[in-house]
Amino acid sequence: QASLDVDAIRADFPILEREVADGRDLVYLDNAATSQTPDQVVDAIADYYRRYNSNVHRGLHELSQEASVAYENAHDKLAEFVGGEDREEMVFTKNTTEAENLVAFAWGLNELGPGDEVVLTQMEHHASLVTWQQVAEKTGAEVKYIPITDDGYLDMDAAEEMITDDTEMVNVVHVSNTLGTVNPVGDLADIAHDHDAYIFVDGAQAAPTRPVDVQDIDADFYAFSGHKMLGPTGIGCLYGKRHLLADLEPFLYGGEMIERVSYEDATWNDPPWKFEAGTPVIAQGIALAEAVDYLEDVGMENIQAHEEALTEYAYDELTAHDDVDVYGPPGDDRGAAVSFNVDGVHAHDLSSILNDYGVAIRAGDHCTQPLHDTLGVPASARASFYLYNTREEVDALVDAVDEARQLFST
Ligand SMILES: Cc1ncc(COP(=O)(O)O)c(CN[C@@H](CS)C(=O)O)c1O
Repeated sequence: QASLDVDAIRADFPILEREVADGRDLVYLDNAATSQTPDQVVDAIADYYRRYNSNVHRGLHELSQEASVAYENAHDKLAEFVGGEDREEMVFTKNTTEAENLVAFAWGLNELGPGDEVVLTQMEHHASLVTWQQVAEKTGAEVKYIPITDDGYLDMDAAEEMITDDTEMVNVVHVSNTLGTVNPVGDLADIAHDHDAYIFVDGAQAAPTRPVDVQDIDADFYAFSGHKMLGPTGIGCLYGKRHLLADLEPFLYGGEMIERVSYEDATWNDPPWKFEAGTPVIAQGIALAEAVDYLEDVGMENIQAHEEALTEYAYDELTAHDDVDVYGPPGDDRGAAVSFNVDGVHAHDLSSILNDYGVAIRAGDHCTQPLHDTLGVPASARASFYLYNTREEVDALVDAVDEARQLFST
């Protein structure tokens, strides 16, 4: 049972008091796309720029010292947030997409070749799916996809068969942004490691919404985005096991990521700085650390329980109508994304009508086009919930869907 004070939380998000669509209360249900930002995080960004803005990595003046310490400490905090040990296991990127590209190009391009296999799942986001496709094409490796079952779970029997001694990397989404499926990433890590393959877990929809422990999972790499967990855009996080980041070639080259440069060659800085070329995401890193404090004050278990209750309620209310198809596992066994279609109403039309009632959801393929092909639908509408949403907002969603139903049935 969740124990979080939604009203107190909502008071930290002025945007939630906005009116849209000619005076309608905003009902923001597009959290899988990006979350809203509490005053505490906005204030942290403003405070940095107002009080100690400076370039980092140990300039000799006080501002640089303050900014460097705050930025470096943010790495420790984000590492610990997902169960890592310290800054040497936490690289700040631009977003989850860049984290995927970093490993796929810095490791995959150098290590993969003909005969090697990368095993993904049918529910992967384009951030990993397209990236590994490209690296496989450039290296002659092969990409395989673990199928999903009819009720939206990963087919684990197929996973056991498909991950073999030819597998070099398994990339799996922890919580699907389209189906809401929560994948058994620990079991998949065991299977991958039994075949001496690495596992990269895409945690973009998991780290913001539930307790994550990368050591318990035994993930080799784990990626997530700041903007989905109350943080600013422009920062992502790549957790990597210490020894893997130490051995990994850099992804981007330039200042800060070097140790010594001559006209002939260069040597590299230690992780994570080896992977943070140029002036890094200083304000974003400091603000994301503030977002972690906010989330941990509320409690990740409380956030998960709150979301699961809202998700189950929304699932039950939507599927009470025979003309609604919700994709993915049952309402009591999923993450906080609910993708659905209403017979006779295209997802884009539905989203636009819901907007007229103040309800903000997403419509389209949610960067999972192959998954939509597998589902046999061109698009879906998606409602996604977070710690500041309420049952009344689910009611507003369901009522607006009913308005659309009426509109399209006449
Ligand atoms: C599972 C998963 N994996 C990777 C990403 C990419 O995150 P970025 O911060 O955009 O790089 C996302 C972001 N999904 C958004 C934008 S498509 C959605 O509306 O579902 C995701 O959900």
